[in-house]
Amino acid sequence: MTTPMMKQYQGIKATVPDAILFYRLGDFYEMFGEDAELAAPILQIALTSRDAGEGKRIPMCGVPYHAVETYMVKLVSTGHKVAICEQVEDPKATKGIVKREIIRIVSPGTLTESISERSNRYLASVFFNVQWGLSFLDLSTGEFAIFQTSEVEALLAELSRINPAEILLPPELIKKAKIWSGYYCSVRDLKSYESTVFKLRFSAQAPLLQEFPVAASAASALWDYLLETMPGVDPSHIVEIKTYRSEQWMFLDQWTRRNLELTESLRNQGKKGTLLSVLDLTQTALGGRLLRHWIDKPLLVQADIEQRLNTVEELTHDSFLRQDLMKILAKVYDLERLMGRVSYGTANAKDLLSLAQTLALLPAIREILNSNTATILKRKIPVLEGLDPLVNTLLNALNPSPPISLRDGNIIRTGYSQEVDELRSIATGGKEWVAKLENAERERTRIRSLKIGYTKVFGYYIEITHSNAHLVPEAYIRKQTLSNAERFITPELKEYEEKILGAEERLKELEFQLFLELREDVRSYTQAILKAADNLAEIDVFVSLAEVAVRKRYIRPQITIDGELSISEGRHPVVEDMLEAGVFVPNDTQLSRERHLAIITGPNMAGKSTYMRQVALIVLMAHVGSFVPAKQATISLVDRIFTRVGASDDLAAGQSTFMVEMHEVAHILKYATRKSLIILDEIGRGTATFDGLSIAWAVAEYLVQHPDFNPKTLFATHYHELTQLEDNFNGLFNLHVGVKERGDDIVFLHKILPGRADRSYGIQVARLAGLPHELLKRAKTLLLELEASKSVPSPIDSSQAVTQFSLFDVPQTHPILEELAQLPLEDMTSRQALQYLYDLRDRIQSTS
Ligand SMILES: Nc1ncnc2c1ncn2[C@@H]1O[C@H](COP(=O)(O)OP(=O)(O)OP(=O)(O)O)[C@@H](O)[C@H]1O
Repeated sequence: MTTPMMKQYQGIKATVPDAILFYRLGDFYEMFGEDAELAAPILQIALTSRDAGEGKRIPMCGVPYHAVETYMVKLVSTGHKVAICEQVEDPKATKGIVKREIIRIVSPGTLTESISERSNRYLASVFFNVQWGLSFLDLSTGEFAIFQTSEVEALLAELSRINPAEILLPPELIKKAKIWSGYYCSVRDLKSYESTVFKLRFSAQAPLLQEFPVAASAASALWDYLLETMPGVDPSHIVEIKTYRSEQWMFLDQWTRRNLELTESLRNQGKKGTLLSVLDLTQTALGGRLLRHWIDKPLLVQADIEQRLNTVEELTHDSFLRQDLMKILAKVYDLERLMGRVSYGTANAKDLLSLAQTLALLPAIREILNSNTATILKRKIPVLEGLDPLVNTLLNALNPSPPISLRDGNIIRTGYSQEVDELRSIATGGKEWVAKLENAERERTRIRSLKIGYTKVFGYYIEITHSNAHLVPEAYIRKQTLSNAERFITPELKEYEEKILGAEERLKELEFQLFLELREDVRSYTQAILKAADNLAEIDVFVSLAEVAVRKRYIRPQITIDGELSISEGRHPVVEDMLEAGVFVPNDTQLSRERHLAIITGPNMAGKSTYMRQVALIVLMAHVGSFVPAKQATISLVDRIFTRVGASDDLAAGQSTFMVEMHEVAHILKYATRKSLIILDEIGRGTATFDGLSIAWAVAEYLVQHPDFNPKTLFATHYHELTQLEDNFNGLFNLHVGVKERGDDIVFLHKILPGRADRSYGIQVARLAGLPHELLKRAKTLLLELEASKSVPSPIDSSQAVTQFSLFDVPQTHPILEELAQLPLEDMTSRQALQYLYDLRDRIQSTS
């Protein structure tokens, strides 16, 4: 490397110290120094070195320019930033060092390549000034939103919902590392939070931005970052900033979103086994993303919900309409992302063709909507109009199978431009002329192996083997000698070469220019295309919800505000799907303002969690505007759904299981209102028995004690003592899950029944799980001992193996004697008494 180039490299590198610099050198992007040492092992490419002047060598590695995307994505997805530095002058036309500039900085939040099409990739920005402000943007689709709140929990919930690939923070906030743990963060200068460029670009939205000043500051920094990472590009597909006000959508905290497995399953983090996977029959990526948004943000306003339900209902009545729409939607490309590429100037001819083919479907979609009885979707027709002229232009202009490269011609269709047609006929006609000349020269020279060829360096030539050298005409001018042949040119050939090559070059350039014009043309339709995209996405989601409702026999829920929650024969949408048809046992639910807390007991594995989640999911689906899996459902609107279910995996964040649980309970008690729905699964089990029981008891009491704080609550517990509360509080009642005993075994009925469970059957469930026989025997003994004495048994020591435990070691106080003394013989059938005797004999035999 010459010193001037090194100087240039260092100058550019200094402007992006936190990014790996891809420095364009001919056909390669080279990395030098620390960048090279960092990137080579990640990219699995060879680390070499290069002369850096003054006898020094510098580490180096490089990637070919045409494969840059793969390498860039690899580095960014491992948490690095990449700055792409291009040659911005033609090296042929420059003396000395070629001018180079950074044309793009790619970070996790600004990556638009290689991203999942059915979910969003967000760049977020957070600011704090009395309140929390959040702004986020999906660069590939142009979705740009702001959100402002006083609760840090609400901010965290929103972050967990959008799961940003990168968060921008001011210097003060980035220090609060605990809040942002798990996220990729970049620090921004304070002044970028007050960018005038941003204010000007979105001046039409000044009132909205004034209403949410903190969120607007966050958005300002985000915009500033965007412009810095894409110098010279104005992302024209980002047309408006939306706001997410909390009164419009149901707020779901991160635990509830996770526990209910709305869009991501707890186990494998994927979509399988989620509510989304059950409801998603969308045909387009646009619809797939919108459905995910709807599930993540259930509605709160009754009229909005009814409007969605009306549309779904109308579609459930017309299977032909659904089929027609699904068939045509399956051909729709991702308009939002295509417009994203148009806006950054990366869309190629294939992209414009996909766009045109998609927009060309609009008349047929309008026709389907128009000729059907469904009236609500008809309202979408006007927003799907007005794009036909653009479609015509594009389809007339573009070659139906264009190459990926924009510089190699073959993009523009014959008949679109007279100039293109003329140049093309010269270029191809010229080639024919060469063939003709070849024949003529063969005749003239009588050299049959004479051929005319072409190389980039030497241009056209006539090639004659050495054996025919004596036949070469005098007018031929020698150009090059090969091992077995000589190459010549003639003035005639040279003249034509210039004409043909000139035409080809001009043709390529002209096609490129025409393509750029077309792309600008498309850009001028941005608003209309994005509107059409929004509406196609909605149609897709409605059709999907209706199709699912019909296939899975869902019904329309009645929405009320009277506080009643009544579900008959409700089912869990996901569990039902995983079981064979007809196996899932439906269950009823009845909660009101007066009877609002159900204590649910029953053995492990009986179906308590399934039941409670099913109620939460049905209520949530109703708020989304979906039909629900039940025979009948009346659902009074709730303001929030809270869940406290099972052990969380926040252990990594340094909290014990019990701390996490208590933290979640505290959160629920703080934010729940009388309009909330709460699911509590086994509160207090993460600590010592009596502590846990006391906490669970106190929580249950707290939830029923205050007459104006009576949130609807389902409370599953293994502490049977809690069922006694039914006698003291009117708002509380017992439910249990039915099981049938068969000898020593139990059969789960999965049926929710009134009243309390009489036993917990823990040992029987453990037997089902395959614990060793000896161990089960010992557990049974301990259980009897415990039940009799209500105290903790003495631990077994190694000299006292299970089989050596003697019944008569402590005759006066032995639990079995006490047990016998209290045996309710009057209440037992003779069969039960006999069974008891058999059990007793077994126990005595095993201990003697
Ligand atoms: N209504 C139902 N119909 C059919 N099968 C069901 C039903 N409810 C639950 N099941 C089955 O029983 C299994 C266990 O259910 P679930 O996890 O809800 O039990 P649980 O009572 O909450 O147990 P634990 O107390 O151990 O958490 C489920 O995975 C499902 O396969």
